[in-house]
Amino acid sequence: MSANLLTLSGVHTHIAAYHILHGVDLVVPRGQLTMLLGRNGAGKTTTLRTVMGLWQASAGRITLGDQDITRLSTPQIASLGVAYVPENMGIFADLTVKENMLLAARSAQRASQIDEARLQWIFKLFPAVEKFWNHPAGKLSGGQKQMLAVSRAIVEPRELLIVDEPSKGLAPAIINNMIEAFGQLKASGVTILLVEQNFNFAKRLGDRVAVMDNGQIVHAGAMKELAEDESLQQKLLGLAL
Ligand SMILES: Nc1ncnc2c1ncn2[C@@H]1O[C@H](COP(=O)(O)OP(=O)(O)OP(=O)(O)O)[C@@H](O)[C@H]1O
Repeated sequence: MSANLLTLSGVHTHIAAYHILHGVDLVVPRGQLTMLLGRNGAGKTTTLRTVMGLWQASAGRITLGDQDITRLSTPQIASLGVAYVPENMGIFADLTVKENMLLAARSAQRASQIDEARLQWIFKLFPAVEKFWNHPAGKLSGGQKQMLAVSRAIVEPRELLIVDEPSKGLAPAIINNMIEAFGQLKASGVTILLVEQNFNFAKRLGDRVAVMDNGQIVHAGAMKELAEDESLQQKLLGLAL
């Protein structure tokens, strides 16, 4: 079994006439949390969408474990145990929290068919999901919506969880809850890939980090190394010291 759950090798993606990814090389080690950082427009979301088969790679190779997934469809990739939470979270605002969870649990017709132990585990991770179970999802706060979105992604067992900007627009107290929940998810054995803009959030949670610029990975290594090197942060992320 390879140590890396997800590997991108020389991945190029074109969107219509635009060449967006220019040979992305990225590894996501099994059981770890990898942060994908980079300025706006660097290609982070395009990378996630290409992994999920929502954009087709025009060159290069993407593997999940030992399986080549480069040409698979999004449902096929999802069925291999990959969950993706897009930046807009993909929640149905007019449906209740419960209905949103049911739609995500493909095998369940009724709430009682969602695995009970798993549901209780999700309620512990994200108490708001239980508290607002019968409320319309559109009425939740931004942080609660993000928690619902991640809960939907993990309603069935997953090997790889991919989340685009989970901390976006969240208050510091909610960010702390998120950090706690992702830490517990990782402890349960899920491999996680997060896109982030918030370096303070990223450095508290990431084991590994990859930084993108202009459609390529320009740095990859241990998060600790980047967190302790302010001049490298300045160089890669343009962070104010
Ligand atoms: N549908 C599209 N059509 C044309 N260009 C696109 C499309 N989607 C993205 N792009 C372009 O691709 C580049 C990378 O975008 P992407 O969303 O992957 O960046 P990002 O690193 O996720 O940034 P952000 O944090 O702003 O979302 C940008 O220049 C963007 O304008």
